[in-house]
Amino acid sequence: MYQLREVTKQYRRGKDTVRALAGVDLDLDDGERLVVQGPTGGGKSTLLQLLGGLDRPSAGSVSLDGTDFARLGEAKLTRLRRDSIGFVFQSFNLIPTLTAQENVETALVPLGTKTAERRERAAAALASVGLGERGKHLPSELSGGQQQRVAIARALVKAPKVLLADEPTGNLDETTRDEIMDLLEGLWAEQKFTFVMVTHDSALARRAPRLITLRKGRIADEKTAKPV
Ligand SMILES: Nc1ncnc2c1ncn2[C@@H]1O[C@H](COP(=O)(O)OP(=O)(O)OP(=O)(O)O)[C@@H](O)[C@H]1O
Repeated sequence: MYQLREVTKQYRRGKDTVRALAGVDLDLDDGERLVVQGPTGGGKSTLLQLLGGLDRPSAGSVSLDGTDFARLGEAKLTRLRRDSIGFVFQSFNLIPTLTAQENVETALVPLGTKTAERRERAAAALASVGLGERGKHLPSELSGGQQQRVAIARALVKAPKVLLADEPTGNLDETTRDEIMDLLEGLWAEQKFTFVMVTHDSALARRAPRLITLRKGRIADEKTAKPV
């Protein structure tokens, strides 16, 4: 589980200091699904970066399963990220010169997975996002929704403990958005990773079992859906 205590993040911008997070406390159980919403500049992406160990807090602590990220050196934090955390971004971030299959395989290269197993697992991951027949296509030959599916397969092929998604449907039309959300929710229900998603979209926020609103770097509101 994640435990965040009094997490503060400040950035220097010229002579000024910007407080992106101003004392965030958050407990997140394994397998939970949390949506983070809030106005622009509220600190959503910063929170996601800290959860992913892409950045460190200025004060306070972020720990995953009792391991405080601050106690890990750069190499250990990189390893934790590589093994346990998958990322999906608004802009897909696929490598344009690699096929869908090769893009997914790139997530397994740093784990030292052998070539044959890499092929097999990447093909299975592509099939799980409905792109079993598209492995040989380049990103430019795929629609936006299909490209995001490849990115989701790449994030999940290593079976991470955590999936972090920053506006994953931000570049997609409404129908494709709903398809991608259905897919993500289905994969979450099946694979039981901890899932944190940032969104501006109130339609998506309404679907969340747990929702926090970040405003001026603080949790301004929190809602948990009642079990049906
Ligand atoms: N690398 C950085 N350097 C300086 N300031 C930063 C940096 N990253 C974020 N900030 C500032 O921190 C604040 C919070 O930014 P953050 O991106 O976390 O907000 P957000 O809620 O994700 O916004 P958006 O919805 O627009 O993506 C903003 O004022 C932003 O300008």
